[in-house]
Amino acid sequence: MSQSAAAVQVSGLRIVKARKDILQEVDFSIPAGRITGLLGPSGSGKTTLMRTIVGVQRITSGSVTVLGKPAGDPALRHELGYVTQSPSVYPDLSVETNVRYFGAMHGKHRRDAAAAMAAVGLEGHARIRTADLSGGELSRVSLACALVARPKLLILDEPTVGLDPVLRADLWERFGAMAAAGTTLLISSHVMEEASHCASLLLLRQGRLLASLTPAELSDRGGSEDLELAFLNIIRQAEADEGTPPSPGTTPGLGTAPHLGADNLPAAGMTVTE
Ligand SMILES: Nc1ncnc2c1ncn2[C@@H]1O[C@H](COP(=O)(O)OP(=O)(O)OP(=O)(O)O)[C@@H](O)[C@H]1O
Repeated sequence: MSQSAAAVQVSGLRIVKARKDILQEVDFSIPAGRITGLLGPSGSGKTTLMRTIVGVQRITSGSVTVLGKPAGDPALRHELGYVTQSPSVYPDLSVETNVRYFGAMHGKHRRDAAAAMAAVGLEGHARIRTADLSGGELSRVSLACALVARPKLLILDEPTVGLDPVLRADLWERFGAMAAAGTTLLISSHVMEEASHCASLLLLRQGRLLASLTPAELSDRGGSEDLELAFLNIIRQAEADEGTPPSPGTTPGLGTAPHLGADNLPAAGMTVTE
């Protein structure tokens, strides 16, 4: 696949859960070999969209094509990695055993596990039980467990949440290196300053795609160099156009609650849900 080809193509996507429209009229494509940021207020549908691309969310209507195949196609299992908001690792096992276990599911070996641990800066922690790690280290183990399969498409749900600024900067550098090596990354975040690390951005609001644009275009369209303010301005403009009063849920940046439940199952144990 060339650098300009789309890794993901979404057309007319609609997801209904419990008779409620969670996503509607969503159309976009994700370029291969780049970092795409998925941004939106809490509850806007980011996790649902990621789960749809991963193939564990039932589609009501529309189409989602991933690396040339329909989302959920079994052939994609070895091609994509998904890291949920909460680390999905075995607490009683060491870092290395966890990474080797997930690697073995994809036919990978000890050296692949070593490379994945090194890619997230955990080479010195191989023998430590994951239960004894700090929160930041634990989320990097989860990332290593996805990386060990060497996925072409890596989907990360708020990977930098709860990390200190140094670790955050370090991870974004690593994501940049992965993209430079040809991996396609889709990364959700509610920290707008992180949008500047992305080649392209998808802005979600209330289950609809508000915009698909570059960080520079976001800044232009939102009338501010401050991307958080620019996004807020775009949301307020959309609300003004619709004649709806601003709601607390339209404030990006703060208060995104972690997900509990099915989202946090290890990838191998995931099932498709309504
Ligand atoms: N099974 C369900 N039944 C009904 N509503 C649901 C269900 N699952 C999710 N929702 C609703 O769908 C909306 C989108 O949820 P989603 O988790 O995709 O949002 P999000 O943007 O990832 O939020 P956050 O940033 O807080 O993680 C929310 O309003 C949520 O309450």
